[in-house]
Amino acid sequence: MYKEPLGVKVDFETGIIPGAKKSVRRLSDMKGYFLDEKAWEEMVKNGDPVVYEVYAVEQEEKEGDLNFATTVLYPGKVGKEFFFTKGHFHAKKDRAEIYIALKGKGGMLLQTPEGEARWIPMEPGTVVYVPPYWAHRTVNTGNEPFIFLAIYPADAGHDYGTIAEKGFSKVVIEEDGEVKVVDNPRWKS
Ligand SMILES: O=P(O)(O)OC[C@H]1O[C@H](O)[C@H](O)[C@@H](O)[C@@H]1O
Ligand SMILES: [Fe+2]
Repeated sequence: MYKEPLGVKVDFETGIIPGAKKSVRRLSDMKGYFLDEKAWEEMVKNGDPVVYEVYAVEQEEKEGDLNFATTVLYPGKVGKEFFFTKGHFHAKKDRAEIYIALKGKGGMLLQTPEGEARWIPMEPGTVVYVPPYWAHRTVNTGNEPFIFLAIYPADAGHDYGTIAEKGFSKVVIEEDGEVKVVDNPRWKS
């Protein structure tokens, strides 16, 4: 009747959670996500790098319960665009989430269903509150792995469809040696 409490030690240097379920996203798993399709294709041919890894401790999809996961988002760019996670709305759209940055440098793009976007820079110690209804994607703007912990309702689920199709209304690029958050030229609302 009662579930067993759990304490695990998250390695803040590597993001590894012992006993967690690991998933790996390579660049080839992200077809259509980056603006520069030629650069994407070249990089997939030349080694298909790992973009990010997720270590998740997940419960049954029941209201009231919580999941947590670390993400190790590697440094890199496709063309001018920094490596990012796919990004998603929650399948149950009104579920919120908390992110805690542990290592490296990056940020989060958030977006409403109408396409209004926000950019929140993240460094170790930054806590980000993702409100209900906002899609969210993290971006590594540094040159070491960007590692963070996320805590989310067990019944939130992932809805990738809209973002996979349309992306975010903003993109995060490097231009003249600077990190810039600019309008996505391919965005159509
Ligand atoms: O699911 P993605 O958009 O690829 O992001 C990668 C992961 O980031 C965080 O760890 C979230 O808590 C996970 O729920 C998510 O799966
Ligand atoms: Fe989420």
